[in-house]
Amino acid sequence: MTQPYTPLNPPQKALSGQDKHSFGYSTLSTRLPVIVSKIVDDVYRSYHSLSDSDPFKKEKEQEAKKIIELIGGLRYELQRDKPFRPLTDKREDVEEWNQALATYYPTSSWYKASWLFSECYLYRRIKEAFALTEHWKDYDPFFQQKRTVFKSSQKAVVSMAVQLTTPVVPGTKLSVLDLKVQEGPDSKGTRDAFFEMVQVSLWGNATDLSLLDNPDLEKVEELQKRMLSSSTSSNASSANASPAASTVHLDQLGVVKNPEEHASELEKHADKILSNDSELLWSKVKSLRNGRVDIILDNAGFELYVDFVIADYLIRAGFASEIVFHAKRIPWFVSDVMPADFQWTLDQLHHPQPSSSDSSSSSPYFFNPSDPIEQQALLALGQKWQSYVDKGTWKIVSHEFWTSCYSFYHLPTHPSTQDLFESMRQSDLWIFKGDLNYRKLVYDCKWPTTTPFTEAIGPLGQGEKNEKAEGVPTLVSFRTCKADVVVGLAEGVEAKMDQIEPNWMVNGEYAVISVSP
Ligand SMILES: O=P(O)(O)OC[C@H]1O[C@](O)(CO)[C@@H](O)[C@@H]1O
Repeated sequence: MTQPYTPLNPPQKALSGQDKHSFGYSTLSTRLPVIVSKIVDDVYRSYHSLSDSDPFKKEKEQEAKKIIELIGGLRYELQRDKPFRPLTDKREDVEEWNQALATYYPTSSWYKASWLFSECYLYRRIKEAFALTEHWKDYDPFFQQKRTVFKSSQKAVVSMAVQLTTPVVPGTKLSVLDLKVQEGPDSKGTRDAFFEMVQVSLWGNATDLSLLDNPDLEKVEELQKRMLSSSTSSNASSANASPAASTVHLDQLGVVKNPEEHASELEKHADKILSNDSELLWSKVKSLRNGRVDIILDNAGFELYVDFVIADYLIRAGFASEIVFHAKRIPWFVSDVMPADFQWTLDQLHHPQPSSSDSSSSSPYFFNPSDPIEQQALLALGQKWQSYVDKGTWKIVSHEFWTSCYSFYHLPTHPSTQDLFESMRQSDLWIFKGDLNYRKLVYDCKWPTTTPFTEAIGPLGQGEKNEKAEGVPTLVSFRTCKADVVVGLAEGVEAKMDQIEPNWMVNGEYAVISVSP
């Protein structure tokens, strides 16, 4: 079956910077130049901190200046809507990218092409500047930002670590989560924990760097309060733990205050989920036993941490025995996960820091909770999750397709995705995280908001006008809305939201949980 749609022939009108009222226009004209400027600043700081003892200091400085010149030139191109040009590095995806440019956009430019193409092309051009060097080719200009936001997430990270590992029943190793799932996949505890995990996974996407251009750490903490409430509210009411035991233990940690209050915190945000297919998702998940679940990742840092949390839940509940995490091969959309970020995040939980790092902290660890129980919870969680990786229960993979210009409509049929698609067909459930993945699922088009999700995802779903490609399993998108495209809404929701909050589609305050069975 050939794919009838192409970037020049999308299923609906493609979002584009040509529309001055679009989020694509403001992203291209305002937000991306800021992101580009921050990369220049980061490279400048990096090369100015090179040690004099570095034998390659001179070469690194020369190369850094070339990177800054190339990246600075991007800002100029964006601001003047200069024509696209072919990529000049030697990465394995360069032919594919230049083929797409020549086929779809031979005479186009940043504001004339689709927003999706232009924004993906921008990040690929950023990679080109580093790929053309010897000493900076694997450098991640976003790593410091990823690190900062993760560091500032300590409160929520520790709180969840305690729920997942701290024994709450004297004489046992059972944590609150263990207790909830110990009655088996069909139990109320397992079901309750599932719905909490879905909220945690969804709102973890809200603390995203690319929207928080200057990571406002108060905002990060405020956003994470949602997860804090969801994970603690379930604990206090956990079916099997003696409330006294769990509350006493967790209370000692100052984690569980008043479950009702935390629950209301969660309810406060439930109405921000504009389309919620959680029940439909549960009807699929609850039938899985020792299945395979693929998580197409989004952001590093705290969002990746909560991806680990839901992955751990799926294993402990017996729904999955294999989780395949899909990362990006190049720095992407500021904070997307690369394989190095995956391992780094695990390491921060339980590996002592190299002496050179954060000297301000007395603790040898990345996180430095005062309470030894909390420190122990982080160590135990890091060791547990590392053992999943060592045993092959958790696998981290990457493919060039995820950093291509293509919508996911092309996953089943594109020549260079056959290896990826053949592997993913073995999966029982695909979990897509975040806004960019959502945009690529729906071809980043201006669909009517009432279009069924299963229709808007083309060959990945079964709709009245579209046929699901052979081998595509159930899929779900956990997405906070950060782009002016959304589908699957009931009649009237768009009009109501336009009344309440004009920026509701793009401000990251609202979300959808969309399932294709
Ligand atoms: O990290 P996420 O959730 O994919 O968000 C990335 C999104 O942020 C933006 O850059 C603007 O907010 C979008 O263009 C992009 O889809």
